[in-house]
Amino acid sequence: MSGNWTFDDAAVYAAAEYGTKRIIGPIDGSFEQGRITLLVGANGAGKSTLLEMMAGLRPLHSGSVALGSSSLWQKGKRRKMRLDRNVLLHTGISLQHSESQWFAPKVSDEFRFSLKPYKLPEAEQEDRMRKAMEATGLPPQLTENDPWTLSGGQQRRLSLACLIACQPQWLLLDEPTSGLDTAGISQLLDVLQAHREAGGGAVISTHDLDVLLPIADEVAVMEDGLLLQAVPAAEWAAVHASDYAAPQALRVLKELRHARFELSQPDTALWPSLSELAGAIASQLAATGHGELREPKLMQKQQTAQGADAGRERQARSVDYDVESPHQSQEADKVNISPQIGAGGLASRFDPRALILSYVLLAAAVLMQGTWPGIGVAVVLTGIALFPLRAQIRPWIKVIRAYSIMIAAIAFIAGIQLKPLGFEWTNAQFTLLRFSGLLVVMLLGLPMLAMVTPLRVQRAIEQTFGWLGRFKVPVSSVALTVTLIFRFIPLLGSEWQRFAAIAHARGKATTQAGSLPVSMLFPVVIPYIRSLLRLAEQLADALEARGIGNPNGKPTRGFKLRFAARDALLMLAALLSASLLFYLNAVL
Ligand SMILES: Nc1ncnc2c1ncn2[C@@H]1O[C@H](COP(=O)(O)OP(=O)(O)OP(=O)(O)O)[C@@H](O)[C@H]1O
Repeated sequence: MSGNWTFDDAAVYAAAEYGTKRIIGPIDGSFEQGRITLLVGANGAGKSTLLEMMAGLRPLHSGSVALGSSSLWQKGKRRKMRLDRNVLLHTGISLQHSESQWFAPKVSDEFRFSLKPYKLPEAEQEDRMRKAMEATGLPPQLTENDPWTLSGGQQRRLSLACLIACQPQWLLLDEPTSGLDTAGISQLLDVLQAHREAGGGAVISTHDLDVLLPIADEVAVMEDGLLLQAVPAAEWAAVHASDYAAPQALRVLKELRHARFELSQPDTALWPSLSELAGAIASQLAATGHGELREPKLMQKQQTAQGADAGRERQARSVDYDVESPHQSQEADKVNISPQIGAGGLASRFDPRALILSYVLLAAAVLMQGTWPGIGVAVVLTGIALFPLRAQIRPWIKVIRAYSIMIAAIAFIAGIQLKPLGFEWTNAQFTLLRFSGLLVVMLLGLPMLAMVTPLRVQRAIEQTFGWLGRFKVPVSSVALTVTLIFRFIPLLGSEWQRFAAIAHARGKATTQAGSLPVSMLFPVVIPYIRSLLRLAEQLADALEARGIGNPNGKPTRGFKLRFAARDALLMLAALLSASLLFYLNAVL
């Protein structure tokens, strides 16, 4: 398979507090095979998301993406969208934090993990591993090492090595120079040039133009989630030579020319490397004597030159990058925005003590229900309470579905009678009732994860029980533990998603990015747990550094919780609901 990437109105959306929001798109255009395209733009412009979309890690909200004549997303069985395996096999992505992605106990196994989807003979795998390690400057003796024990830069190199061992037609690299030393950078450039010479293409998101612009063919700018038309690198450099983001050598060269410092054009390109520039300056000074470049003159010229440049650039930009403003597409975005209340907003509105007490009261009342009408009323009350928070429930739909199936299976097993063989509905019903109550309690608790922030819980504990400190009760330590647990719960999900995305990309899974095939679960679990342990350690260090958990230190406190009228109303509503449930339990 070979060909260009083409985008037709492609857009990626993500869940947001108020429904969904546009992350990138609509994107039209193409990336050409055999060329290196740099993706530049401000932080948050959408570069990483675009690369992830091309690798199938972000489902398309609308439009289409194709490599050559193959669409990235195809309709599979039961009309479910699946990724085209062939496209994935010809595409290799290195995510922004491509280090810390390891699944295997040894470096060599990491290569095997990446090469598995290609089903190559063992000898071919060995050969590719050796060549990739050589190309990225990794010593062969590292093959038996644990990847986690490599230095940050070595892990970066390993990530690139695993990628090029697969010999994909396209390389999608997110900030590939970060963390690399000078030797690593020059090896990266060699790898990219060899890849292009072999007919491959690359799209590289970067802020490091000093290093990458000299080898680029094109530059494509991302702005507010939109992809502006790619322009030849030379053209981009001519327009942006004075930008703060332009390579230093280019900026210096331009300033010197404005200062009328005659400098012969270095042979290589429009943008010399810093060493080429230094060489050219040195030879010019040697030829003309040292009196040509006088600082006051240079300063004066610079200022006038900058004014003129700014005008020229504005003009050039308006010609080159005349695209639809992101604001124009806001009308379309509104269609997806439903009036749901964001838990983020509510979190700062309610006192965590009111939330927790209300939850405990309702949970107790729900768990007491021993009849179906009682559970039914609990479901209705829960539905009313959760309706404004449905955006927070949506990411959990799959878990809820899986739990419901599990309940049905357990109830069925509970109903099976062996002697004589039959089915006892009363037993099944009792189990179903108990587990349904638990499901309702779980549903009630889900938005709490977002509504009760760890810092507010910690403040609640300290404010409510701080007086116990006088009796040597370790309130701060308890607060630290609870804060850690609360901070950790959302991390469990986000860290899992990160590992699942990496496994998905490296394993060339064709399912939607959120759902990892069962065969890939095992390799992900161990590194996931290891990563969580590391995160827990970092979190504890960070909290302790702020004085939390130290009974003698003064923790940093930014706010004080106040019990307001709305908290009282919340508790009143919970009390009335719980009373109704208690009453039903008594009379039914
Ligand atoms: N799953 C998500 N949910 C909500 N917002 C998201 C999600 N993914 C990305 N975003 C937002 O989309 C925007 C684009 O993010 P992206 O990482 O693609 O930017 P970037 O151009 O790569 O930035 P940088 O140069 O800092 O790496 C950011 O504002 C980010 O917060």
